[in-house]
Amino acid sequence: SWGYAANNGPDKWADNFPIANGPRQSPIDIVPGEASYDAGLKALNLKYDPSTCLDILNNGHSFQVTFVDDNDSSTLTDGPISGIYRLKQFHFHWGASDDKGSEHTVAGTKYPAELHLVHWNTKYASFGEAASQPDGLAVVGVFLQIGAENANLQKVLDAFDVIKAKGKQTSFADFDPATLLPGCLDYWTYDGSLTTPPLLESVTWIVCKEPVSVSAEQMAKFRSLLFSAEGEAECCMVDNYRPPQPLKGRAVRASFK
Ligand SMILES: NS(=O)(=O)c1ccc(O)c(NC(=O)NCCCCO)c1
Ligand SMILES: [Zn+2]
Repeated sequence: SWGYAANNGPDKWADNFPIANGPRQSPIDIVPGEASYDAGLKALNLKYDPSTCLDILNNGHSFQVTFVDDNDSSTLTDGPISGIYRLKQFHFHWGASDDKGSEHTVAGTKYPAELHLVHWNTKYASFGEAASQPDGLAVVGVFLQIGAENANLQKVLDAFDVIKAKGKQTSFADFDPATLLPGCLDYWTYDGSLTTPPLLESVTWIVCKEPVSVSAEQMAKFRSLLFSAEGEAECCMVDNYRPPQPLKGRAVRASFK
């Protein structure tokens, strides 16, 4: 199945997922000078309840922290979207070295990692249903840049020892994902897709301008995870990012001047 290696990586995804060459694929290179400021864009309204945090899982492509989404305890409203979107999970993409790893880039600049907070539109019955709708999902992207140790992120990294291999999962409770957000919530927004197969064109992307910090030691911890399952030849989980895709005439709007 799909992955990030030469034989099953992003350049091969169109073989099984032809939408890979579609009109609203993600990620993209964000060029600040070409984004248009939209005074009509509202501030992001993120309200997360730490008690909805459920577990942490190595799914063989990344690791994800999953939330209870059977009520409106953890939601995204306002910003570029209308209605209520529920938090389903967050995960990351990162590189084998600090010079790459993010999916979105900013005027060609790659960050060492990128956080994705995945939300689905409650006008649909479930995440799965929403994922097939053009306004079904809203993903908040946050860049990580090398700097001071991130104490909030460390709580997530401390769970890694028990989810090293693909398929490993463990309970993870009382975590507030808002602690991973930058102080300033200025953002760029555009219509896009999932950045992994099935690459569904159902995502309103909301990419924060301000990065958060991660230490070099913490990045090494990300790279200690495995793509491979227990008993398989060990393959380090690194470079699990899709490169920028053609904009194909899409507008990128900025919430800030
Ligand atoms: N990177 S993203 O655009 O924020 C993104 C958000 C939500 C997703 O569900 C996926 N992709 C996904 O679930 N693919 C199915 C198999 C993976 C786990 O086995 C990607
Ligand atoms: Zn992602």
